[in-house]
Amino acid sequence: MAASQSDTPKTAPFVLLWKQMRGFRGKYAWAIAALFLFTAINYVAPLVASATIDFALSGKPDDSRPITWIIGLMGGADFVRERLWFPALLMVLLTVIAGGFSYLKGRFAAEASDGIARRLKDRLYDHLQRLPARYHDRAETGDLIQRCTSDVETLRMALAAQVVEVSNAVLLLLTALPVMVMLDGRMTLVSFALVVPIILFGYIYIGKVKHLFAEVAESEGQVTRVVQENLTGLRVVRAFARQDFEIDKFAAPNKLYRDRSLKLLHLMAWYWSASDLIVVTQQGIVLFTGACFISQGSLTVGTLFAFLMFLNMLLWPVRQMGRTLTDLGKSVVALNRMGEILSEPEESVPAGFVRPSSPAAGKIEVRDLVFGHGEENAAINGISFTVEPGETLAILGPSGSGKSTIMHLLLRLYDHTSGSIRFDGRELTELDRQWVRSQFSVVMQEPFLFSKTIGDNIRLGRGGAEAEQIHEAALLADIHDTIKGFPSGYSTLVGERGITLSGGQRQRVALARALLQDTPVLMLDDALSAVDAETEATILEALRSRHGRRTTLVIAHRLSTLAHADKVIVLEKGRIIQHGTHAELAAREGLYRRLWTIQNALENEMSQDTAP
Ligand SMILES: Nc1ncnc2c1ncn2[C@@H]1O[C@H](COP(=O)(O)OP(=O)(O)OP(=O)(O)O)[C@@H](O)[C@H]1O
Repeated sequence: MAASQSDTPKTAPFVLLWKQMRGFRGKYAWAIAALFLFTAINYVAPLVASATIDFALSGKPDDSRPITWIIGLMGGADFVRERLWFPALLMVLLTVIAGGFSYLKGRFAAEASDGIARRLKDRLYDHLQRLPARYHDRAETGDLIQRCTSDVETLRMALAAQVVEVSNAVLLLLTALPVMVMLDGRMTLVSFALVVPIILFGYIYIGKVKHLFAEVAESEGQVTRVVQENLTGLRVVRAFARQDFEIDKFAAPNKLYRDRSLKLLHLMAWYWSASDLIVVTQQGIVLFTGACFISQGSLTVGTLFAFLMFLNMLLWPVRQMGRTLTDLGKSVVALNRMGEILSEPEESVPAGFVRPSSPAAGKIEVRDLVFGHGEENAAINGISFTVEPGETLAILGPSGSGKSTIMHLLLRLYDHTSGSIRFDGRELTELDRQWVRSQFSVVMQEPFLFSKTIGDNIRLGRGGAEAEQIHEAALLADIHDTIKGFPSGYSTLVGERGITLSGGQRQRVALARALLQDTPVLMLDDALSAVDAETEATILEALRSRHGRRTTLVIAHRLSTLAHADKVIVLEKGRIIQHGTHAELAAREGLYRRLWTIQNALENEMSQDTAP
């Protein structure tokens, strides 16, 4: 299920954006101020040109106020007529100053948008860390990556350009209008003749393409998802010779993405050409009407020139409206997608939860525990057991019987439906979740190592651990000699940028990490399944030396791993069907004895086969 299909109410996109803009709104204010000054200077330039044409060149001055005001400021008509270089120099100077303000606008806007994008990425990443395991079970990694990277980028680009552009358009319109009216009321009306139709046209366009933005973003997410899944499972794909199938599987979402993008691009191209046509028509109307007025003697060449320059400035944002609407449309979609993640509730923190100041003793009492991942099929169905501090509990059972689920419930990755789990005498749900987790060290069924050095991977168990402590943990996990055998020892990089460890080596590094953590409870979820029997025996021997000091929960299919546990429980379909010590269970009829007999027979057979 995609992360987008959540039932959680979403944060309205602009509310989310407004909140994220906190601390950057000042920068936007500066950017808009710089833009305002840039615009103001750009008004003066046409007026300088117009005044020069009318007073100094054509000799038919317009007595409208802005023009006479400007010519007065330039030292009067005679002064300008004798020194034509002066208005030219003034226009160059004004352009240079305007360039400076334009730079400042760009800089402030970029600083603000980059800051907001960074904050959003941090927030999304932070929030994803705090979402419950249930959310991550149904969310698709590729889709989440897309939301945290390219959606944020879409928004950043829009924020860098469009917030300021839109403010600019509004400012231009509000300030140009009075100046234009003062110059010539009739020409002002003519200049705005097509602005209303073009805005209407833009409105209709955005209505048509809005859903396409969401579709394009969704198909981009699908493409990312397929690539991510394929790269993660590359070995499986190769091993099953499924490359052709995977290539075909990729082709469909890739084609869909291309088709949708093309559809959007066609619409955009159509819009832009049509709006360009309207803009050019508008310029033609102004030029034609202006020429008529000039021939009637009711307009000067200078004023027409000023109007054409104003029109150019005003029509620029109108021409850009397509782009602005496109960017804003995409941003709203991106904001909605981010909002969906941010609206997901984090792992609950009960009011008045307890966070003990000392480490736990490690007593675990489970009573009538029930839990299911969905409505039907309880994964755990009325389980009860007790593990005293320092004891080792072994959990055995067929695949899917609920063994890992017990560990997940103890870690509070999920909350149980009914029954109780008491940890050191307190209800687990009353305890601070982070504290509970800090009392457990876990080796998961499929241990994950980060793309760091082996030493750093082990150190993850305890931040400030010294080299000796790391070596000690690695010795216990019987991986020290192997690590020493690598050319860079503990500094060997693991993963994509370094060496690939074998399954058994990975399990042992993960075990060293858990042992270094040295918490009151150690949980091993089939943690030695990829380790050979001899190495396993060495590790178990080392772990036995800790017996009595730390509570240990072991899940394993190999009974030799479980034989030394203080207690064994056997699960089937979420229920305990047998419990006791190894000796008791091996002597009693049931699943445990059947498995014990089969495994013993296999071992005997193998030892006979390999005997000289
Ligand atoms: N995240 C999940 N969402 C839905 N169902 C799940 C999830 N995790 C486990 N299950 C289901 O819960 C049941 C118990 O799973 P669990 O992983 O606890 O089994 P297990 O005994 O550890 O199996 P194995 O020995 O194969 O690891 C199974 O039916 C499994 O399909």
